[in-house]
Amino acid sequence: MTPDPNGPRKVTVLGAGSWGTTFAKVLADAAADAGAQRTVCLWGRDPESMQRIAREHRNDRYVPEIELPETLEYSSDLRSALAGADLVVAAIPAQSLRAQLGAAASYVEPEAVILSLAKGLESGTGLRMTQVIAQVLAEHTQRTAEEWARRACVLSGPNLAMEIAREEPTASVVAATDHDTAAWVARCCAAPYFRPYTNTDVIGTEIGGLVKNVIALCVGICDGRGYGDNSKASVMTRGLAETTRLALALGGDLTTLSGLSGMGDLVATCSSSLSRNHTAGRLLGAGLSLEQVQDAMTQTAEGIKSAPAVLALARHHGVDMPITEAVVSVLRNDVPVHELAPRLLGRDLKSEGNSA
Ligand SMILES: NC(=O)C1=CN([C@@H]2O[C@H](COP(=O)(O)OP(=O)(O)OC[C@H]3O[C@@H](n4cnc5c(N)ncnc54)[C@H](O)[C@@H]3O)[C@@H](O)[C@H]2O)C=CC1
Ligand SMILES: O=C(CO)COP(=O)(O)O
Repeated sequence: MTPDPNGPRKVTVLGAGSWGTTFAKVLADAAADAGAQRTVCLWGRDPESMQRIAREHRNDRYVPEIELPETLEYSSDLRSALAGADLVVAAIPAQSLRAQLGAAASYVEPEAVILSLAKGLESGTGLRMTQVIAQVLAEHTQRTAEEWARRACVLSGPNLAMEIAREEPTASVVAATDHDTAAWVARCCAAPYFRPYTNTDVIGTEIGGLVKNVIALCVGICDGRGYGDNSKASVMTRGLAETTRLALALGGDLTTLSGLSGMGDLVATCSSSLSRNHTAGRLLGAGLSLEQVQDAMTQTAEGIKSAPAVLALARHHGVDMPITEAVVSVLRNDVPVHELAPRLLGRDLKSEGNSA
């Protein structure tokens, strides 16, 4: 695989929600900063919204206060958006990625590298997003799933979209099985306010990003119940421990989980009122039903759908995840939210894994 050493000629971002729109701005700012001749195209499924964003250089629904770079191009047509794109960025929520990428797959260039921004696990299959990407593209193109897996990368880290859109300094991680591919992608999204590091641990990077959403739901529930900082720090720390156990069981590296895409993302998401997962948890903790919470949310809280899939994956691999299990019990309405506390940290003290 030999990506153009000057970086991609065209990058297309699929999904014009808060992260897709913000990341398109990062890419355009990065290209301007590097003086690179590069087209950055933001694709969204709704033609009217995309025309409005193109006219106003603003995505009013998702990042309202931000003026988008003049150089960004916009499209709601998959064929033209993907034509010539040597980097395709998937910024579509986890449970919709398979269907949407399936619709796009025949227009994806055979030499393209695919970068996943989503932090979720697919319900039903328990697949990570890079696995879904490889599987779907192999179904629709001449390349095998193994070949696409080498071209599928993930970007993850403490990356609350609104803060990045405001150009607040932020670091992130691009992971690909091939280091040169990760570095190629990282170079093209390095903006003055956005610093991507590289990693070859795709599994650990994805697991860190998606499980922290479940832990953030739990920390949000603690907030909604009015618990203080001891409770939240305990859940975050033990949450990182169970995330790490799962990542290691799947083949991830310990160091990834103590880095930006593990602890870094967990701290940002669990501490921030900007986090949709934290917000959804807080509403649950305050006594709203799951249906009421879902009605109140205008953006994606991935942890709600991913939590049962994470638990199933953990059980399949014999990994103990008591916090995830407790969150799933609340989401399924098996346990009322006021009975959550004893379940969070209440494992058998004689059991293995009782060291801090
Ligand atoms: N917003 C953030 O701060 C961050 C989000 N992420 C992850 O990025 C992913 C996307 O999240 P957001 O952009 O924040 O979500 P969002 O809720 O702001 O927007 C989702 C976007 O995807 C579109 N969409 C939904 N289903 C679709 C489909 N089938 N086809 C095409 N478009 C579809 C929606 O119309 C919307 O534009 C999630 O997995 C999230 O966990 C990761 C890091 C930061
Ligand atoms: O992933 C994120 C920050 O890194 C965004 O978290 P939320 O999806 O909970 O808003």
